[in-house]
Order: sequence, then C-alpha cells, then structure tokens
Amino acid sequence: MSIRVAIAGPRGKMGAEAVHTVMKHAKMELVAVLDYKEVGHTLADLEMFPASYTAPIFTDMHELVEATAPDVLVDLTNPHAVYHHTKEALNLNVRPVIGTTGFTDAQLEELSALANEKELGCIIAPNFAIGAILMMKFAKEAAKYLPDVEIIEMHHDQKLDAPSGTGVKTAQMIQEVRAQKMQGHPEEKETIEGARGADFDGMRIHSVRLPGLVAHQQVLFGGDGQLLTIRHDSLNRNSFMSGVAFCVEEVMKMDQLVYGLENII
Ligand SMILES: NC(=O)C1=CN([C@@H]2O[C@H](COP(=O)(O)OP(=O)(O)OC[C@H]3O[C@@H](n4cnc5c(N)ncnc54)[C@H](O)[C@@H]3O)[C@@H](O)[C@H]2O)C=CC1
Ligand SMILES: O=C(O)C1=N[C@H](C(=O)O)C[C@H](O)C1
Repeated sequence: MSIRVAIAGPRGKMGAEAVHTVMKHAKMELVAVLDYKEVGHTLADLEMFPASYTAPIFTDMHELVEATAPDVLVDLTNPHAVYHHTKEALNLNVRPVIGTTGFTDAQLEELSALANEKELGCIIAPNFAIGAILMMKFAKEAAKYLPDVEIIEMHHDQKLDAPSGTGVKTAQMIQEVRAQKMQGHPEEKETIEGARGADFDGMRIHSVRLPGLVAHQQVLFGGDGQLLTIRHDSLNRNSFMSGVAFCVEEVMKMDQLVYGLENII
C-alpha cells in the first residue's frame, strides 16, 4: 500500500522539488497540497507543474485532512507557519515530516510531548542531506578533541531565518560533548554590533547571505598550531530529496518525535 502524502508549501523552492519527488516515488501518493492562499484547484492549474499533477490544493489543513486522509504531512514553508502546521497535523493524527527551520526550544519540547501523547511519529529535520548529517556528526566528534570552534553557515539571500537550522543543530550537537567555554579574548569588544556573530554557549555562529549560494556550512576548529575545517555544500535542492523520501517512509514506523536525522540514519 502506498503512503498518502500531503505537502505544505508546494510552490516554494523545496516544496516544488518535494512534489516531484513524491510524484515519482513508487511507494508514495501525493494526495493533496497546502498553500496559504487560493492559487487554483489542483497543481495542474499552476504553470510550474505538468497537467498530470492533479493533487488538490487546500488552504485549510482540517479540510485537507477530512477530504484526502493523508498519512504524512511534509512541511516546507516558513518559520511563522511551521509550528502551527506541525501541531495541527499531530492533532489530526497525521505524521509530520518537517524540513522547515526556525523552531524555538519551547516549541520543540511542546511538539515532542504532543507526539508522545498521540503516539505518532514526527520528524523535524533541520537538514535532509546525508552529507550535512555527516558534517554534523564529524563536527561533534572533532569537538571532543578540539573544543575551540566557530561555525560559518552560508545560504542564498532569500532565507528568512538566521542562524540556519543546520547551524543551530550543529552547535547543539557540539554542546553535548564540549565542556562549556567562552571563546575569544575575555575582554574582546565589538566595535560594530554583531561582528563576532551569534553566541551559542560560548561558540560563535556566523551567517552569510548571498545570491548564488544554495546551502553551505564550514565548522572550523582551532588548536595549537593547527586548524581543522569540516565543510559541506548543497549545490542544488535535489541534495535534500533522498532524505525527504527516507523520512516519509521512516515516520510511518515511529511513535514519537525525532529532532535530527542523525538519530535515525
Ligand atoms: N531541512 C532541509 O534539509 C531544508 C530545509 N529548508 C527549509 O525549508 C523551508 C522552505 O525553504 P524554501 O523552499 O527555500 O523557501 P521558499 O520561500 O522558496 O518556499 C516557501 C513556500 O512556503 C509557502 N508558504 C508560506 N506560508 C505558508 C503557509 N502558511 N501554508 C502553506 N504554504 C506556505 C510560500 O508560499 C512558499 O511557496 C525553509 O524554512 C528552509 O529553511 C530548505 C532547504 C533544505
Ligand atoms: O533555507 C535553506 O535553504 C536551508 N535551510 C535549512 C537550514 O536552515 O539549515 C537546511 C539547508 O541549510 C537549506
């Protein structure tokens, strides 16, 4: 039996890729999409999709679920919408696979409790690309030996959240193994605000936004007379799609929330 998938944000850069991925997948059926405004009755009404894409477009999640009974909601929208979408999906017994970034810690805790209570799988994946997951795992390992670390994440200039979800997740994974440490000179002063980047538990995260970039990150470790750089580059959004498909299949077997693909690969 195929997995019934709904996608929120189908006209976006990631959402459109995910639509193609699900449409091509032998074990999945795209039953509906969720947009925030009326743009047509089905995907075929949109110029960006072929006439054979007949999944209906909804603007209300309750109506979507009632009419099309999806198993999984893939959310690729924005930081303002995603928390509500995830909560609504869980309350409607639909398993969320969330690629959208920008959750607060409190939101993650609340959604985790809700998924547990409903005994429903939910995956929140700051990055779906296997290379990025490996970069984070390797960075966590390196931080045990080289605790002085700075993260430079680089993205296209249409990105809404900073630091990136991947940058924050990397810092959280490093925090698990690194003794707390305030880096840099104790008396350093920024003569221009923000010059030293965001402060996460004494580590610095720097966010670059430029046209031409897709999604890139370097994790820099400094030691005595040496520097280690771990770098990942997503050169296109197809790099995320095998991760999306993997999550849609995995979430069907789960009964709780998982934050980060490193926990299930
Ligand atoms: N986890 C991962 O591997 C990746 C995550 N992302 C994240 O995915 C999200 C989307 O990224 P992009 O596709 O680049 O952005 P985008 O701006 O191209 O697309 C977002 C889409 O969401 C739609 N949207 C906004 N509010 C909505 C709502 N309430 N309901 C339904 N649709 C709504 C917009 O119309 C737009 O089409 C971002 O949070 C980004 O950080 C992006 C790439 C990889
Ligand atoms: O907005 C993006 O593009 C990306 N967002 C995610 C993030 O915030 O880490 C994943 C990837 O970096 C691309």
